[in-house]
Amino acid sequence: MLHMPVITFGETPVSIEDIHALAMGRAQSQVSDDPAFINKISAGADFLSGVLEKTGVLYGITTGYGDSCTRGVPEELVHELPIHLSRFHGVGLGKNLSPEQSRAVVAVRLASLTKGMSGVSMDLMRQLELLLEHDIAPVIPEEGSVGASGDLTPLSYVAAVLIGERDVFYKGERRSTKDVYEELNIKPLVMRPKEALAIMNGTAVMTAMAVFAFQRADYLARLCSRLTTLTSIGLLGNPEHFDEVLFSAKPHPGQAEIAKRVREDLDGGVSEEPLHRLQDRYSVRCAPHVIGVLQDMLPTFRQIIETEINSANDNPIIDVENERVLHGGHFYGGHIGFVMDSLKNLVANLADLVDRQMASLVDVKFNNGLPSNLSGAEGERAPINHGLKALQIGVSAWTAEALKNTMPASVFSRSTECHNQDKVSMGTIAARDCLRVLELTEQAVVGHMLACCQALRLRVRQGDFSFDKLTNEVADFQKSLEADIPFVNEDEPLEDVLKLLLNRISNQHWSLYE
Ligand SMILES: N[C@@H](Cc1ccc(O)cc1)C(=O)O
Repeated sequence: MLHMPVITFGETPVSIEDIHALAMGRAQSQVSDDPAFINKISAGADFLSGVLEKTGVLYGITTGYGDSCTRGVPEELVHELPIHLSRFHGVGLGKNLSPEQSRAVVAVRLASLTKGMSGVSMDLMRQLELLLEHDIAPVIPEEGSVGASGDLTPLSYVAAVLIGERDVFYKGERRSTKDVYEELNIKPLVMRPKEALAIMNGTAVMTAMAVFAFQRADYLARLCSRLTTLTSIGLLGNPEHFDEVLFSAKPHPGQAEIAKRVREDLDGGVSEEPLHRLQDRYSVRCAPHVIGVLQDMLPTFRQIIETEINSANDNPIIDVENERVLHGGHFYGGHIGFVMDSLKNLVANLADLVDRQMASLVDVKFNNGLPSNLSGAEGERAPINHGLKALQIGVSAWTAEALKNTMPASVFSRSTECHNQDKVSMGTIAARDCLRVLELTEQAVVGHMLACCQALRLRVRQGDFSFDKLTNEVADFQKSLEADIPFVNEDEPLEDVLKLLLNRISNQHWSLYE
């Protein structure tokens, strides 16, 4: 706890890594207490109060919300309006976000509000800070957002928790916010007139999901590079496919980076036997061209996700300096929607890649002398043992489901809310799909990982290849796999091994190309 990095909101832009570390409990947070920052925030809140006093009319403060903006709200009811916004949006369904995802949502919303263009008070910022400090995670159902009036419904669960309503995850349990506040002596926030809108009218839920998706995809690109190495070794493939000059001829930087990873991995680990095939199948030969597309897009995706995190994605936006209230549509999650739709497509291609690599390894028609289904059983035990047959079928199923989930969400805009929201982003659905595709792809990857590990063991046993030919990095990786994965000899259920490997992926257990 003492040595955890501290992320200060309100001073410098926050990164994907900052939000991820906070969400995973690997960093602490604080809101800046720099007087200049406090003045900026207070100036916004004061400015809004001033406009209200002067004109008596402000969208979402003295009017209904969205299409109901033509309806005036009498002065004596103005203070109740934000509570109503949070309450009537309490219609979320589906699974709940994990506590980690919920923390990321709170952190992302906090980052956005620090721009000082949403007119919220320091009290609200401090209340969000308290949630992070005490690890109080609002229970947020993940369905019910069209991703363009912001994530109104899921974010209403954050607003509700700030004012002491609904439920939270606290110390591993789901509890009522009220109880937890009482226990910790936290006072519920009294929302100022625009504050529910400022919390809810934004893209924090899809953006928080995008943070996780980005991290997982980046790690999968590394893992798939390493597994391409193991596949090439397992098949006694041709290392020339990753040649430096070859890749300088078509110099997409991400693609070249993947080729470099595999090339350096293979250095010294190459069979001296004559090549059994001049050109390997595409799932090996073109692996840099598959993984490389993702690698090339990651910097663009990062830039978009981090711009969104550090933006005022709210409405209305206040321009204190010029004393204007600007009505717009910054809650529209089109950028995150596109990133998530694109990322899920690139990730599903990794599932397909490893599925094909595994298919080559298990099949005696393609694997250049390895046993059928990579079974380690020999002699009279061979006929009843089936090796990785079922696992390969599983990998096919996970891959098929990942590919099926790549349908873009953003093209399914629906006109809603009495045609006020007549074009919406569906970015939150895209983000949910992307996380599901990642989950399925990680499953396909652990299946293939098991196959690669087994293939290398079999090559050593057959005397086709010796361990000391591997580079240190690859040898350490293989050793670490061998510590987790039993040699597949007599048929045994492998489910627990797969789960262990999935867990390793989610903790980014192996350091890869860092
Ligand atoms: N996002 C809308 C506000 C809104 C809020 C709640 C709703 O239910 C509908 C619309 C806007 O800023 O224009």
